[in-house]
Amino acid sequence: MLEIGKVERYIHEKLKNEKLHFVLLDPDDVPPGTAGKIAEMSEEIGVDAIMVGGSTGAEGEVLDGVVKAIKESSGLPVILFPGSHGGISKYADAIFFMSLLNSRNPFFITGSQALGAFTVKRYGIEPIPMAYLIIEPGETVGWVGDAKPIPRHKPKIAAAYALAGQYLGMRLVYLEAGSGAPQPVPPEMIALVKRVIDVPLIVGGGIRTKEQARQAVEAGADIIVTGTAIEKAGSIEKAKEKLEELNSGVKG
Ligand SMILES: CC(C)=CCC/C(C)=C/CC/C(C)=C/CC/C(C)=C/COP(=O)(O)OP(=O)(O)O
Ligand SMILES: O=P(O)(O)OC[C@@H](O)CO
Ligand SMILES: [Mg+2]
Repeated sequence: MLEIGKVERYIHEKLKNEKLHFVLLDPDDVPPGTAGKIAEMSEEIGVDAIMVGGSTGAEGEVLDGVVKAIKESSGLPVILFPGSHGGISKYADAIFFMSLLNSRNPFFITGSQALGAFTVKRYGIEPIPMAYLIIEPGETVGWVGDAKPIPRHKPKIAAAYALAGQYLGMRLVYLEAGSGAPQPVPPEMIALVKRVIDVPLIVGGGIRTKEQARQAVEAGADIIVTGTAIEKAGSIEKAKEKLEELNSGVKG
């Protein structure tokens, strides 16, 4: 029988009391030592999980090294955020088993998932089915994932895809503006999607300030993902300040 896994239950339990903040680390940009330090600080500050992935180069030994370092230095759940079936590490707790619903290429909708399914089963990683939607501008992931990015001023299209994802059985919806996007997903779009779906809503891409994190949460996001702002902070001390700032925006 299908059972909801530990990480997904943890997410649902926490969401009863607060909004969540997940930090994304890209193994292509962050070496294991730094990833470990950021994970340790994240746990101290009250971040809820670490996501690991990237659209390019986040595979094999590089990926394993970063996941191991995070597991060794913090007790936070590590959730894979794969760019393809190559982005699977046996050291992770869970994987966002995501389908890029607005891709033009079936590889990103079901193909890569089929190629990765047995690996996830063999390693015993918890799969969390997720609808992944690329919103303009979409940045690298929009290009790599061959997306037809949803126009920023068309919240109804995002809501229709999100609801379709839920009806297909996906238990999370992720609105993605693209890592490093100049502007995050518009609050009007977050609000409409949230009104339509019943599963938790994740929002990421271009969230760099406390105000932007707060605005996304106030619009209806349940989980905020931040990556670039922390990765590009410049030093470990500055990364810590940024983590604190963004976390306080999420937690309110
Ligand atoms: C579930 C399995 C096995 C595969 C799913 C594969 C899918 C659908 C991927 C979606 C398309 C894609 C390329 C997603 C990447 C997601 C991601 C890790 C984004 C953040 O990475 P960036 O920070 O943009 O990466 P770069 O730093 O490489 O630009
Ligand atoms: O790197 P940033 O812009 O914070 O984006 C996080 C995440 O949504 C990217 O997939
Ligand atoms: Mg990146």
